[in-house]
Amino acid sequence: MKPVLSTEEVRRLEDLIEKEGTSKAELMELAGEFVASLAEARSPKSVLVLCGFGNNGGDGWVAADILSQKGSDVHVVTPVDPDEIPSALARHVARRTAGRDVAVHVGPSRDELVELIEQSDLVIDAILGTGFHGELRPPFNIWISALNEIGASVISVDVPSGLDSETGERAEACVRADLTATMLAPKIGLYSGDGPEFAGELVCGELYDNLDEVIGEVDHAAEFVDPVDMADFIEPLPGNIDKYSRGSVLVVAGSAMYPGAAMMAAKSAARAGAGYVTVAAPDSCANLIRLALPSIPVVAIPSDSRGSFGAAARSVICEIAPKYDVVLCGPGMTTASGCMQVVSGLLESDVPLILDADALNCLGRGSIDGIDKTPELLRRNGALILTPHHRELSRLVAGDPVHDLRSAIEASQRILWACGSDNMLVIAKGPTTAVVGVDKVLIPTAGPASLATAGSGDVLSGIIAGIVATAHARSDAWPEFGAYAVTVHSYTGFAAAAEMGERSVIATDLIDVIGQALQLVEDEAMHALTGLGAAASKGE
Ligand SMILES: NC(=O)C1=CN([C@@H]2O[C@H](COP(=O)(O)OP(=O)(O)OC[C@H]3O[C@@H](n4cnc5c(N)ncnc54)[C@H](OP(=O)(O)O)[C@@H]3O)[C@@H](O)[C@H]2O)[C@@H](O)CC1
Ligand SMILES: Nc1ncnc2c1ncn2[C@@H]1O[C@H](COP(=O)(O)OP(=O)(O)O)[C@@H](O)[C@H]1O
Ligand SMILES: [K+]
Repeated sequence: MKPVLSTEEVRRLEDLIEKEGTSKAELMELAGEFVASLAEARSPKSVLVLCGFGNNGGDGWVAADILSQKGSDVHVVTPVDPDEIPSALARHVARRTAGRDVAVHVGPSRDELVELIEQSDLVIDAILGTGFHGELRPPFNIWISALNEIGASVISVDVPSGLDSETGERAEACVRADLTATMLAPKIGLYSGDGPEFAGELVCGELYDNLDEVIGEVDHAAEFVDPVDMADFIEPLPGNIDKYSRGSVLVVAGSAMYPGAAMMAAKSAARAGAGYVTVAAPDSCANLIRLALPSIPVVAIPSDSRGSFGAAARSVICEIAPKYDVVLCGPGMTTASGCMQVVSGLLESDVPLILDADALNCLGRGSIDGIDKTPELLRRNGALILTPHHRELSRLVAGDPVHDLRSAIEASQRILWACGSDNMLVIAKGPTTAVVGVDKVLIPTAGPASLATAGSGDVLSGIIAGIVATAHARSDAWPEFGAYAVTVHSYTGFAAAAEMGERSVIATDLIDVIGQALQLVEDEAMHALTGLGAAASKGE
């Protein structure tokens, strides 16, 4: 797993590295070298480097120097003369570079800049890095809009300029990079908000030899989880199991209005590996589900007048629930009063429980000031996984806004820390999904935007249920299994997009390729482990 850091954590890391004997000036040289090596790999004849006032600009000046020494035609654009650059480190490397074979353009007009961009094969964006804050000021807003308009090929240094490295929010103008060369460790903003879209391909320059040791001494905002990190959690199907010992799931879901959600969640759980999946659904839709899923038994529960779980549901469901390894409750259930009672009944039981969709809305309705203010509702002996998307998560914390990865992690942590239970997990879904535990945050590989389709969340909750049910002996590793499930879901998105076309994927397509996705993740994990590299997958 690779650490993902907040801006503050990066500063602490730099200070630690300095104490260990590598100065910030040396780090800047290494950062510039790293950027230059990435630029060189693209064999540009002419390179334009846009430098700002700070150390991000300093990295750019170093890269410019190296590239010109290696024979590229290098132009640097700077807002002020090298002697007037406020950052001492950046001023030093700017003066050095300007004295060499590099063309320096101080404060060009927009037209002059456009001409320079058009004449270059590659632009290095070293305007703003982790020090960017507030409103984007001239001339950088003009530079960035010119760069984006022309659609130049761009490598951004550390973060795309105009992107907040902490929140992933972008300024009115923000560089749209082809590749972002981030230093020491990726910044959390590269995964949040507009980060993934504007950063392009992300590569990390470790710069410092003993990074692995030193980075352990600072907190990590999150850890990025690759398929290779899943290797320990992927096991062959043993020959001596039966359908029950393989892992059993009870899916408590559906209503007259939304029978499909129950079907998709149950089928996904079975496809993800559970040996025995049962659906408990209101009798208003039980027969429909039986017809659609001949391999899955359906327990019909008395409905209310609208076809949702009725008053008798709680006792029937709580009686059968303990027979299963995992209960998944919520998809398509509605928030009728019978459903609210089912949710509270299941929470009172000890069975490992996943609450999704309407079960989360029931929770939200049951706590007036937010679930973090009424943590007793969630405290239980059995393990608990909540799988809210941003709007559901916002409802759980009394309407506080949740709009990106960072705010989703914060809201999840508020709930978890209020409950204080280490057997609880929030899988906060969004364009980038975070698996948040009391003491760790995992960021699995994100899927394509094709996953943004109705019912995709039902498929994910089914996959989670199927995967954790088969892993019942390893409940201490639920965060990792949660991350594995999210990765498999992401890969269903890649596989389905490759088959159906990016825009045409619907949720049932994802279910059909769960087996393929499991295999892709396994192949990638094993290839990386055995050093063969992972090229397969993702429809590439
Ligand atoms: N992490 C590491 O280990 C390493 C980090 N390194 C590099 O250092 C970078 C961080 O450098 P940094 O702290 O100097 O900040 P940076 O991003 O250059 O910006 C500060 C300048 O921008 C200005 N400015 C700010 N907001 C603005 C706005 N809205 N509109 C206009 N201007 C604005 C701000 O002016 P101020 O507002 O403060 O007056 C100040 O002059 C980091 O991203 C990485 O590339 C490597 O060298 C070595 C290893
Ligand atoms: N732009 C996107 N890129 C990648 N994944 C996405 C994107 N938008 C949504 N997703 C994923 O799709 C799923 C949608 O879940 P959810 O909102 O619960 O859907 P539904 O309620 O319709 O089933 C989540 O797993 C989420 O992470
Ligand atoms: K930058």
